[in-house]
Amino acid sequence: MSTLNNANLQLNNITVNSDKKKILADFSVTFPVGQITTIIGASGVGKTTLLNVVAGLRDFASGTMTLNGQPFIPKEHVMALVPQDYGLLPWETATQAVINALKITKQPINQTVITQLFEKLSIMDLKTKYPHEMSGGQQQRVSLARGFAVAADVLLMDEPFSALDTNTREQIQTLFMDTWQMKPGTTLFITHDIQEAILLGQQILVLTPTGAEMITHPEQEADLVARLKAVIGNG
Ligand SMILES: Nc1ncnc2c1ncn2[C@@H]1O[C@H](COP(=O)(O)OP(=O)(O)OP(=O)(O)O)[C@@H](O)[C@H]1O
Repeated sequence: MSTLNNANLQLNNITVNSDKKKILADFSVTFPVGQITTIIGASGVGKTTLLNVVAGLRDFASGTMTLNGQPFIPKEHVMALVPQDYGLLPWETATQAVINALKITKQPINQTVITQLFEKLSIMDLKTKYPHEMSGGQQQRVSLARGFAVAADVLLMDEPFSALDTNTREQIQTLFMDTWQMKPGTTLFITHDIQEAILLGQQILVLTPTGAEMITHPEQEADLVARLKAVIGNG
């Protein structure tokens, strides 16, 4: 993916329908390439659907996606997805999950780098374990190892730290920033945690049932926490 100044990934008038309703209606947003956008909004407002559209996992009824004005075709980019349900395959051990993700995305397989990542995520003891042998928090850390191992152009994270305790969460936020800085992919990061959205996002996309707002300089905005609390509470 290009890292030109002002490069952007745009969703233009996207509509996603389910059987019963419109999930996204005529939805447009611009994401800066090579930056982290955190996404916040009430439960059910369409955050995961938006991520799945960008991942190419969700069809849309109308609209377009463009990268610097050209059609954006998800499968042509190196993508990493850390889904809400962790997305581990029952037949893959933790090590196999990471190695297969690297193979699929045609990335180099460096055992030393993988081991360092497992150490930093405190999952060395899970290397040969299958998902059914892990707790939710352990599965989430394996999913993060898989996401971080791939030097992605587009990194999509759906409440990626939700199953972690506070201390572990803070450590892994730091690991995330360190990893991301080595390869600053275009990152969409859904969270319900307002402090996390402000801490990690270069901008914050606030989704509401009636639309969306991009907060481009979160650090400069007074009363932002109160405003975001109201959005999540009222959704
Ligand atoms: N495949 C589907 N079929 C029918 N309805 C769906 C489908 N996927 C999502 N929805 C509905 O679309 C709406 C948006 O769902 P989505 O998962 O995108 O919301 P969200 O903002 O990520 O929610 P949460 O914060 O609870 O994860 C919800 O009302 C959900 O029930």
